[in-house]
Amino acid sequence: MNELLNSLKGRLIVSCQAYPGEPMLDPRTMAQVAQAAVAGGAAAIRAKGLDDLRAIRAEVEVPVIGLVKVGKSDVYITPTLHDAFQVAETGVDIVAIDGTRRERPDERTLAETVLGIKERFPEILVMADCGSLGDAEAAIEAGVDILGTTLAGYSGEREKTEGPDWEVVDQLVRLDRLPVFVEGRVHTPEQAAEAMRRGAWAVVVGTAITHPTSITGWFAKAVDEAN
Ligand SMILES: CC(=O)N[C@H](C=O)[C@@H](O)[C@H](O)[C@H](O)COP(=O)(O)O
Repeated sequence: MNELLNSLKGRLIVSCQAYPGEPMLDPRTMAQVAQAAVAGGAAAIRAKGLDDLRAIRAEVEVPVIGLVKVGKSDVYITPTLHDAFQVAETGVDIVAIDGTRRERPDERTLAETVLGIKERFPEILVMADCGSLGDAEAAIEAGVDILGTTLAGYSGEREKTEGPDWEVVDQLVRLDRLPVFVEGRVHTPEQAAEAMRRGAWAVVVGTAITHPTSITGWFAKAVDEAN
């Protein structure tokens, strides 16, 4: 097993992302958020955008999972081979790409995309952000290194569950082929622990740790409803 993957087994990964128009959308801010997450025990950081990735890479020692979110099509997480090259060039350890079976904007298949990345960056691992069991099976065939549940509930194939999509988690773990990173709507420490109990290799938490506007909204709603 790859040394980097070994270092992430049974660990928490924190996704640090701010979105267009938000006050925290700033590479220095995201690098500080990433440092704070590492201080709290994050074994790796997941982040998006080339500027954020470069800033985070310069400030943290732990592995970085990088992606870009681009375009207006349904396939927006590192959708093309060119996007993957750009992400890889920031110095990340793992490139996260759309791992669904949907048509990609550059019309390459997932397998062609993975092959292209591996040819140019043999040392880089590829995380497939999947939306379903079918996606995961295709991603394994395409030669990816990591299966993520990232797009379960976002790719049109499955309902968006309140918390993590445990059914997909169980299906991917049961395949017993590649490390499964449980990502998407893990909002509590209990859910993160549940992911590990269900056989996740690692668990990725974003919003619940690094998106103050969402977290504030959860509290504000609870307070309002108590009135
Ligand atoms: C669907 C999609 O575009 N997910 C993105 C992938 O990088 C991010 O917006 C999420 O924050 C990330 O997956 C972590 O999930 P959560 O924030 O729910 O913990």
